[in-house]
Amino acid sequence: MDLKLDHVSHHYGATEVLRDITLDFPSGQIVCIVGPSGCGKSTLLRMLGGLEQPTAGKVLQIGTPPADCLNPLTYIFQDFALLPWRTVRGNLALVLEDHGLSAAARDAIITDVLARTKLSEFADALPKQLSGGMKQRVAIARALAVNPAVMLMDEPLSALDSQTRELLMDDLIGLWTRQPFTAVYVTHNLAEAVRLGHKIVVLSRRPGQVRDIVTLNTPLAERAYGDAELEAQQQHLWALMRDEAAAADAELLNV
Ligand SMILES: Nc1ncnc2c1ncn2[C@@H]1O[C@H](COP(=O)(O)OP(=O)(O)OP(=O)(O)O)[C@@H](O)[C@H]1O
Repeated sequence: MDLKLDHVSHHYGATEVLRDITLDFPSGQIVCIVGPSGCGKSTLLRMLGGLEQPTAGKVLQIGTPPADCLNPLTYIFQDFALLPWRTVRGNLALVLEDHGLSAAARDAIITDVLARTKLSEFADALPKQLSGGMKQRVAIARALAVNPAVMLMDEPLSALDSQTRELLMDDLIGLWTRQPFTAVYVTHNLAEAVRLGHKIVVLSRRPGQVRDIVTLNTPLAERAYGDAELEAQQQHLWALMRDEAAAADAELLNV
């Protein structure tokens, strides 16, 4: 299933947040959204997830979700959003309830996603026993468990230290390479965008408009840490964003 924004604009009261955004989110690709603080990235993600309706324009779902998809649009948040009193397995089981699956089918899904996210040994751990990186792997496993058509990822690595971020980027690349998934990935971090994005959408400061779309053709599995070409892409993105980011920062300070 593809997602599309068709001339989407949005206001909160008198504040114009997004202006005339037309974007395609093709199946099997990771599309990163970058842009200065407050330019409407999270708002755009909420629109894609159907949590908010745009003031103008349309959000389109084109095609059908995979046959065994339990939840077409699934979020992954910065703060993991795990239930602290449930084990890893219990957190995964939660999203499989109320879908009419047999216990054996639920167990099979949980076993599969635990293995894919290298969490099999931690099935009985509670969130408080896990590092931040592990918690986010549980959140990724929970999203994968429902076999979503599209994962909506809102700064999923930004609460983690830089080494853990690198490890999780490697994990995401491994997961995608073994079984491509579709994701919209909002981030402030240009290094993440060039490692993970097939396409990187650069938004202007608020009201967010599409400033540029950068397509990266290097396969994800070949994008190594410190790669010179990625570094150049990152600098190109920063050149596009620098002035807008500075202006957005100054604006926030004056609020
Ligand atoms: N529910 C809301 N009601 C009113 N204003 C809102 C609401 N949600 C967001 N805003 C405002 O809309 C603008 C865009 O917010 P949004 O969180 O989408 O931006 P962002 O690009 O994700 O920001 P950041 O990079 O800081 O996370 C901001 O000025 C924010 O204060």
